[in-house]
Amino acid sequence: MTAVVYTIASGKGGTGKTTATANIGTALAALGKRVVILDADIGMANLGLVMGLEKRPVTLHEVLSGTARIEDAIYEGPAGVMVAPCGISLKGFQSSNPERLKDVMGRLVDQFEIMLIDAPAGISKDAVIPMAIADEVILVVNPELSSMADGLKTKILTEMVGGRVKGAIVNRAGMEKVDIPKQKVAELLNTRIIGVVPEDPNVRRAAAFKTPLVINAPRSPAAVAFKKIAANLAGTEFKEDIENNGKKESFVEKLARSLFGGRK
Ligand SMILES: Nc1ncnc2c1ncn2[C@@H]1O[C@H](COP(=O)(O)OP(=O)(O)OP(=O)(O)O)[C@@H](O)[C@H]1O
Repeated sequence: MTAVVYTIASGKGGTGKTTATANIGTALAALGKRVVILDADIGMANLGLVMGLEKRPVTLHEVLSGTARIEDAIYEGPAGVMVAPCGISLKGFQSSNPERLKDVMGRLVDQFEIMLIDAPAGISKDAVIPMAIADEVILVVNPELSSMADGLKTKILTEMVGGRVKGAIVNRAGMEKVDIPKQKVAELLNTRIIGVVPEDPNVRRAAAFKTPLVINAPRSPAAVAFKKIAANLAGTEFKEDIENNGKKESFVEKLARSLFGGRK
């Protein structure tokens, strides 16, 4: 077994990289894949938080600063997804050497089928290394012009360092009438669109519950979009009815979900 390594990247911050990584990773694990997620956003880490794995004693910071082994920094998350979260201290960030990420990857590739790396935003060294070492980079963009410019810069940078862009996820779609349509995004970035994830208030609710959306509100529009992307990456067909045990959501269930999110 050799893991396929995907780095989830974006130009500017806040496009939804962490949300996408957490949900696609969890959905892939729910499909039976052996998945590991590395939170390589070593300066502004919050993947552990959205997956309910914050405040772990050993994190990627210790591994990248050479004081711990990666095996001791991996924890089991929802649906059996394995996660190496990152600490949030400035000291941890300062003592981390992002060049060690390649060794970390090397130690894990034989144990997993899929590795997802949540990369930092921007074009600093710690952002570029994950783009260079991945098999493929997945861009997360929002359907607006400034995000296109940042996404394009990230794509060019990836190619400059010898990486390969698989395509883009358009996240937070449908929020504005002036949204750039999917086909135009593909044209502007000259890449294929892996999936379109709508703006969905359930995303923030799930984050507040420290649970990935695909677990917290599995039938919400954004969760369905993330599950479709995961099925696509896993090379399987997305079958919503089977996932929902063949049951269609009733009006009352739909109403309860929109009022209370995935709360039980
Ligand atoms: N599809 C969506 N619908 C609604 N809100 C969303 C969606 N995707 C992400 N968000 C919200 O947008 C914010 C930024 O998302 P996220 O933290 O995933 O971005 P990021 O690209 O990882 O940011 P950073 O680069 O700062 O780490 C969060 O508050 C998240 O809940």
